[in-house]
Amino acid sequence: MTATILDGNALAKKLRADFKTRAEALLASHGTRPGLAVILVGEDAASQVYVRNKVNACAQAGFHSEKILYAPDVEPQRVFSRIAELNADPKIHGILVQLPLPKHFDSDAVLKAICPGKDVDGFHAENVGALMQGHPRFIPCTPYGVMKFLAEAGIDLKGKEAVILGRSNIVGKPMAMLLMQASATVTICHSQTRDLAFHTRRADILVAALGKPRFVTAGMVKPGAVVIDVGINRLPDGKLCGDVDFAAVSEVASAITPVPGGVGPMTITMLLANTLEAAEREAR
Ligand SMILES: Nc1nc(=O)c2c([nH]1)NC[C@@H]1CN(c3ccc(C(=O)N[C@@H](CCC(=O)O)C(=O)O)cc3)C=[N+]21
Repeated sequence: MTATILDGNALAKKLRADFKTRAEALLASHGTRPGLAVILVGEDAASQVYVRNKVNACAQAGFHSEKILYAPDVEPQRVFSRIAELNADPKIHGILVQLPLPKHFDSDAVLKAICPGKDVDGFHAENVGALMQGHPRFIPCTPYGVMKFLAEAGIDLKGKEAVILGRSNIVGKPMAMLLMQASATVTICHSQTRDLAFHTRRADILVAALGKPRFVTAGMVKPGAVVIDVGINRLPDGKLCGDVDFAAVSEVASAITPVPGGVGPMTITMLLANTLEAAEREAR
């Protein structure tokens, strides 16, 4: 079997064209342009690339955006007071603080400082709670992008075995909630899971979000499974690769996302979706 490749760039392009139309309509009807502020602390090269991609995506969709950069040793108080200004700024509908933050920051405290109505990452404790209670206000962008992929591919989740590798707050945990709400039977595996392959081989839907290059091999995948690769790993030669051994697993799976060009572009797309949604809510 050779798997269908789920093309994140193509789906992202289609959705972003729709967002651009909606943004133009909002501007015409209410004079509001969706606005995103992205805060980056430190000089990590990969983070700088992601932040630039987010700002460029905003420009292409006709959104306003602001990039706010701080040195790695910045006094946290300066970041908190900037967040307070952005919370009150009518041009800004979404605020994103790029993670991870330097060690002298309390990340939970920073995320909680963002007004929940502008928390387009969906990381504020209040929004995490709303997601768990089944009435999400902002769905975290990466799991949201995965759900869009599955919907676009016409994959029915009801009663399916979904296995997630990784239990992070930004991917694994919210991914589990969304798949459960879509009536899949969900298993979360992590670094202490015994006999990982036992679990992964049962999966109809396998989501890899553990951050280990090419960790998922063909022998760990049930023939015909749908494999979603959330990993973004940079190899010593500078190339990107996912958590899945793409070449081998695509011979076993029925559908698979590539890296690059899979979940990554969809993460940024759903950030635009949440920012647009925030702006539309305010106009209502
Ligand atoms: N508060 C916060 N929100 C985030 O959403 C967030 C974050 N912090 N910290 C870091 C991770 C990582 N992340 C990515 C987004 C897009 C690509 C992406 O577009 N990747 C391209 C390749 C880009 C490249 O060439 O490096 C692709 O997969 O095709 C990757 C990674 C968002 N994150």
